[in-house]
Amino acid sequence: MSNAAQTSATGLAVDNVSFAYGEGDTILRRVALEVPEGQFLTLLGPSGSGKSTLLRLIAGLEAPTDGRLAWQGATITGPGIDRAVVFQNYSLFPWLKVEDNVALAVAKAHPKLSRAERREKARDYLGRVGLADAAGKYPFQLSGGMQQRAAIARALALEAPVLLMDEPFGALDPINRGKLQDLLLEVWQSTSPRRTIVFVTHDVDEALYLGDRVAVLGASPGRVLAQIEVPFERPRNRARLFASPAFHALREDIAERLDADVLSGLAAA
Ligand SMILES: Nc1ncnc2c1ncn2[C@@H]1O[C@H](COP(=O)(O)OP(=O)(O)OP(=O)(O)O)[C@@H](O)[C@H]1O
Repeated sequence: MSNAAQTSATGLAVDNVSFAYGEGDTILRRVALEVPEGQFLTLLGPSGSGKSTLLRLIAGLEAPTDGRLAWQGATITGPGIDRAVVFQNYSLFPWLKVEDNVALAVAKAHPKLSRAERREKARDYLGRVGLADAAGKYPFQLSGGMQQRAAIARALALEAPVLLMDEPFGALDPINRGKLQDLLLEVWQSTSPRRTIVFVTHDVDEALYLGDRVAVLGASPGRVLAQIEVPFERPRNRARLFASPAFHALREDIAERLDADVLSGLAAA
């Protein structure tokens, strides 16, 4: 059977993907993942396990050395309007006001709207992330947390069915990080149909709190060590969840898998 025939026609498929930058070492080896439409997948792994690289492949910013990636059965051959990306470093245009940053994304999703209509929609999105009052400001006038809210508003405004997030909250303090995690869950849960999300993190708690499923990557080369269904009901209550024995058991299970991978890497070195 060919690779193409093995990938499911709906959702996101990463079909035995291997990857090296140029002539360099293998970064990812035979990574196979399927993300059904509407699922929230977290990609968890140590630094250097290739999480960002895998996200870049899904975004179409890199091409696999081997294997195939597909969305809704169609091979991913480059960036597309069906996939929006949020990076850690906020990625807003510094010379544009926050509102115009978002309006630009609105224009991509709705090219026929008038300027006034784009602005209105942009304000709607900013309102959803609690930034209605910051619409007229420039990115440099906002805190890191506010800039990341704006980046999320911009990604949402693209109305792409797939949202790819590369450690989007990694630079934030724990309180803002928690707030934005909740905001993301709220927006995702209230959008119909739900977006398909792939969220990169190296934080086990974040992976478990957010995800329907956690794909655990090991390093050297990056590969999938385990895929773990997260059984906790939604909406999730952070305090209750973090205090529950089931959460701790799952957390420990993942930490052990990651430790074992690091130890086997050291033994092999
Ligand atoms: N543009 C590039 N050219 C060559 N090698 C690269 C490039 N980008 C990343 N790498 C290498 O690929 C490997 C995986 O990097 P990647 O950023 O995907 O890992 P990661 O799991 O996201 O790490 P982190 O959690 O530290 O961000 C690393 O060894 C890195 O040095």
